Amino acid sequence: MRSIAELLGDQSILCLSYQNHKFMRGIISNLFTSNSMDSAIKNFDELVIRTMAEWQQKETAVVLNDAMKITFNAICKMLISLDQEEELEALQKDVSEISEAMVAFPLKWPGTRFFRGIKARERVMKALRRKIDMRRRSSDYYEDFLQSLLARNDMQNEEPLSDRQIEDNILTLIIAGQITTASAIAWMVKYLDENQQAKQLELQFKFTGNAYLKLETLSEMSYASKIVKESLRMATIVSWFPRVALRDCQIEGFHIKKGWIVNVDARSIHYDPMLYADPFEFNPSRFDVELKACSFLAFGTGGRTCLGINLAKAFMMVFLHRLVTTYRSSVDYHISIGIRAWSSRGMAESNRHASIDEDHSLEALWTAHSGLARQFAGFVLEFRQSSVEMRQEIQLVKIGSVP
Ligand code: HEM
Repeated sequence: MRSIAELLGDQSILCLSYQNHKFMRGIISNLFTSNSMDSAIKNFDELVIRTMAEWQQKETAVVLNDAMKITFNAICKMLISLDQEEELEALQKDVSEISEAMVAFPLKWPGTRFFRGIKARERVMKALRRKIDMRRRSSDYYEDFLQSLLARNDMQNEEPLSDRQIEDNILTLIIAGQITTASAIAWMVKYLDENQQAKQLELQFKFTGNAYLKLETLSEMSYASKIVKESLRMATIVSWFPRVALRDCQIEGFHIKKGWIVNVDARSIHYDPMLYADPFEFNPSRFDVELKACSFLAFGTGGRTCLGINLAKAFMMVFLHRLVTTYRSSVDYHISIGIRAWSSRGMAESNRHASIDEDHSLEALWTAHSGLARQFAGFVLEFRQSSVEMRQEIQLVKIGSVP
């Protein structure tokens, strides 16, 4: 966590706890109004249309790369009204250095990935500080998150935010929103092609025409929303999230001690046949019926549920809509089975661990605890390795133009 705080800043919502987290969460969630969502969706839609038009001139395009760029640009526009190509490119380069440093060994020596991430953070902070100073000097009005945060400080009865709080959380929102949404889009394109769902979608989407999409229109696309959910289930972009037990407790007969780290393994839950029949099958219609509580964890759950949940889903639906209505696509993918092999191995590990824990004696708990710590360390290494592999494999999702 210390290394994340060095990269995102100790005021980042991801690094705050208790009241400080609650306070920052309240402020950030208020920024996602229906107006800000609609203009972000329109902007994203424009970018998607432009990108897909460029695809017509290309032999192949890597979906992940384009999705990263589009998502990045749309999020930066929504947060800080950044739309100058040069500035966007420089910022995107720094942000990817920071993202890479987040999964690197935290060694602060010149030349290491972590060190490069720290340097990139310094540049991003400097750029954001310049932007804030400029806004304070100018009387121009911008409709973006930064403006709302600055305006909040002029209000009486509101606890003001420091510039550091604003900067750390703008950076956090870019990092939390870009890779996740872009990867989810690339996986969705792969699943769609594998499963020939596009044909059905074409029928459903015919009516919308060329008008830019809005939240309201998207909310009427129920089948598309199920495709998005099913893609998120299968891809499980954030595979697991750790929690620290704040007090001794018992879950399903397992004693959890205060201070223990409990890892929620979302991937295993998403592939549990007791919750999802034929879990390896891409079947959007499984969402026709209501799910058991806590069985869909693509965006986490509880007090730290993803704040960009609606935006991410909307972006995915816009991409899906444009893909099937304006572009006849042929996905030339070449994905190995590495990811599935990894996820089923993960499940086997957790099932085995559950059966060891039948004995609740202190000794057994200690053995399980130290075993868990070892397993966790191995898991972190495996996760770092597999996230790199997943990135490499997903790079192979390409679009080839169809005559
Ligand atoms: C498909 C895309 C996305 C996925 C799969 C995703 C997934 C998640 C998950 C699982 C968490 C919870 C982690 C935990 O419980 O510890 C989370 C938290 C968060 N996400 Fe997302 N996310 C996505 C897109 C976005 C977007 C677009 C934004 C904003 C622009 C965003 C902002 C955040 C923030 C700020 C948090 C921290 C919430 C807190 O700590 O209270 N996410 N995300």
